[in-house]
Amino acid sequence: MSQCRPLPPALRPGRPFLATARRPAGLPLAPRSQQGKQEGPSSATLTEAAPRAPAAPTVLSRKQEGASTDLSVILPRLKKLALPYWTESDERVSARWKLAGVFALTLGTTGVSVLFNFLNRDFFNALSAKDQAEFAEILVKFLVAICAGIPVYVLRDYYQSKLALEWRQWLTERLTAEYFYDRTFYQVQAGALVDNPDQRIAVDARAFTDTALTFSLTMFNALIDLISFSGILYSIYPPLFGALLVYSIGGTALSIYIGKPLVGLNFQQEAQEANFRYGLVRVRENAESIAFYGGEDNERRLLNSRLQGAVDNFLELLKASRNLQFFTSFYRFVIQILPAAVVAPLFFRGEIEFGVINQSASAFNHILTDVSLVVYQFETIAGFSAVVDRLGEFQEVLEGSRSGGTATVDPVALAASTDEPEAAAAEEGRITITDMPGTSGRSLLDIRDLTLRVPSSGATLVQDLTLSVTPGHSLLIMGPSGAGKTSILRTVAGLWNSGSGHIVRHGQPMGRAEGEGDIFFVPQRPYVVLGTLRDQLLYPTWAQLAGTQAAEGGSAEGASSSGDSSSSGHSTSGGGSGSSGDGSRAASAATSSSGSSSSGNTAASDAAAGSIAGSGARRRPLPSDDELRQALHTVQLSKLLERIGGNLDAVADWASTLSLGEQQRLAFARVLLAKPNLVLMDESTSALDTRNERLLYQALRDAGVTFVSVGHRPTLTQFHDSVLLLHGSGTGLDSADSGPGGWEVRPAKEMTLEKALDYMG
Ligand SMILES: Nc1ncnc2c1ncn2[C@@H]1O[C@H](COP(=O)(O)OP(=O)(O)OP(=O)(O)O)[C@@H](O)[C@H]1O
Repeated sequence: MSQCRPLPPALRPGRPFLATARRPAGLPLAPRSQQGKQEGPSSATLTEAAPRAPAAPTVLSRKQEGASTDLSVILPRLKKLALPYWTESDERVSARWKLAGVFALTLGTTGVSVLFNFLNRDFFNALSAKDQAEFAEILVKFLVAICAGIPVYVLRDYYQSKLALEWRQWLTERLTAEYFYDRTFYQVQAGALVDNPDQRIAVDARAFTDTALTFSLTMFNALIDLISFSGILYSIYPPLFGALLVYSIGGTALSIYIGKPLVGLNFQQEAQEANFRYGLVRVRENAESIAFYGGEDNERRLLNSRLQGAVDNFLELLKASRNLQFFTSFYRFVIQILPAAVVAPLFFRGEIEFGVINQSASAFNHILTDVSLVVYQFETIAGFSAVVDRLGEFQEVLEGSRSGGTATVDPVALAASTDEPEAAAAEEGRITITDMPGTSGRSLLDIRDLTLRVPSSGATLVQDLTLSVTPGHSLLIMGPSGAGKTSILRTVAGLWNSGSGHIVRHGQPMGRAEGEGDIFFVPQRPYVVLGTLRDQLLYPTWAQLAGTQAAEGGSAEGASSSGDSSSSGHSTSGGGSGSSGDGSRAASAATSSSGSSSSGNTAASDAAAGSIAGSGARRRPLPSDDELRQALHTVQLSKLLERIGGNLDAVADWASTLSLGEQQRLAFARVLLAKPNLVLMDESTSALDTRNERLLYQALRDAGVTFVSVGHRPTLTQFHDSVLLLHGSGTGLDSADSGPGGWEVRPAKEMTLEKALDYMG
């Protein structure tokens, strides 16, 4: 009799709604592995954007070894993740009001619970007194209370979920902004700084906001509940109240002890699931290569071993969860009969009415649940700690990699601060980049004393490279595999920071501002965006004007640099760069190039003037359809256009339908449309036949674009004016062994086919 519960379950007051109605689909509550499995990394995009970067970090970072259960780590991370939306965001005022509203509704739900507690008591009193009139009256009151109470619960749930959603959107956008800021995504990928960043952004951020909000309200609810029902229980029988407190505090301590391993296991489960899914994503992306290699058995084994990792960890998680459940179940059930057993003698002695037994049991259960929040929600808390840990770690990595990138020197500050800009800019042991918006027209790119080192081993790739690229004077970078050719392009793009030296880029960055940009980078495997053929052609110069999917397509070949007020006067100013041989090279190269410090100084002043005057960027008008078609024609892709009925807005999975050679031609079409002053290309014609290669280089020359190419083919020398030969660990053309990092610059016409073949080994 005392266990009779007439309330509908939804209106059971003060129940742990984390575990029941409060869980939106996909909210990864305990055990973590049962919900929203980790989304696979979108590292595909990153891999495509930076194909030469180290392999995606599917092998987990140090954190896989175990999550932090240290509160001194978790709590600051929690604070840093949780507070900004309510204190810094633009919508903080309205967010706070909404939060206050949800708290008010939660308060309302507690009021409804208390109301039902008393109605319940009267209900049983009327029953035991066989008072029909009273009983009928209570039933009516029940109905009215249900009608009034249900909306409070439903609206509380709705507004809470809505607020969590808004918070999630804000947090995700903030993380995404940090992820893309200054190409941090590349640093994260290249340095394998953190496992599965995509999963952290997509899944963990959602779990965090949802659980943080839900849990805050649960605690608030528990507190109010505790205050309300403590009064009721204490008024019925104070010793029962005291026993309950001792029981629940002891239970909380024990459950923390038993459940502690769940935090680390939940963390690992997240990572293992993400790893497994990433393995599947890789198969999808590399289907053709795997099929050619007949590598399906290998992939299956790899996937099975990743699945095994997830299964093994989940088994551990199940065991830890089982142990905790043994305890929590006993804890929950052993105490059930206590209130009735303790209060019944009072009833037998006639000191209390019958309904009070039920009331005390109800109040007792409320308080037990409130005080035992940690016991009942331990698995949820463990999952939440893992999410806070992963997300907090990610946030720290984003902040850390931001400060660790290549230093880009502000030319305005530079001009104001010194007469020797390069000397001032070149920090010891770092690579610095200065962007000069107001080019002097004498140089497009200056490289000074650039030394590149392999990050992992510290081995020298290139030593003290000094040269300039002047308008109309194109340079081919050659050298043995692994000599550092691509690394030079990465450095100019600001993607490589291991080494020292200084780079001055005279031009506006491509892809940073709509329709602007004078320096363009083309990777070996061009990034193919989602969307129409038009989107492919407009990327990245007019990406924001292109279809939305293309705009979402992310970053890639258009890389960095900065402003330029110069005209598009590309015509020659000759001025070959480079040097020869060892120690004297740098000096002679500097002299033979644009003259380092004086021009730098002038340019810095120009930069200052340009910036003061406003943007000196050269804005490119959006190409017409005719221009797009003409560009396709020039790069020999007219047939492709015909295949799709001449429709520039045709949508296809271009990455898999276009051959690599066609993709490379498409990349040239982008350059021809954007007409940058300078384009740096990494083996951009490697998949093309020599006829097409010649046509494309000729088209670049006709368009007045100066180019720097990395390539192996000896035939390339005929399209360039100079050749930069990197020796790698070998020797130069005529010189003796120059040691690691040696280089020399030769006029291209000296590089006969025979010599080039000799040199390439
Ligand atoms: N992020 C990185 N971490 C560690 N080492 C790297 C990284 N990126 C490149 N390397 C190493 O630096 C060296 C130079 O690489 P780079 O890609 O510049 O060579 P390359 O001359 O372009 O070679 P190839 O002709 O084969 O394309 C290689 O030994 C490569 O393994």
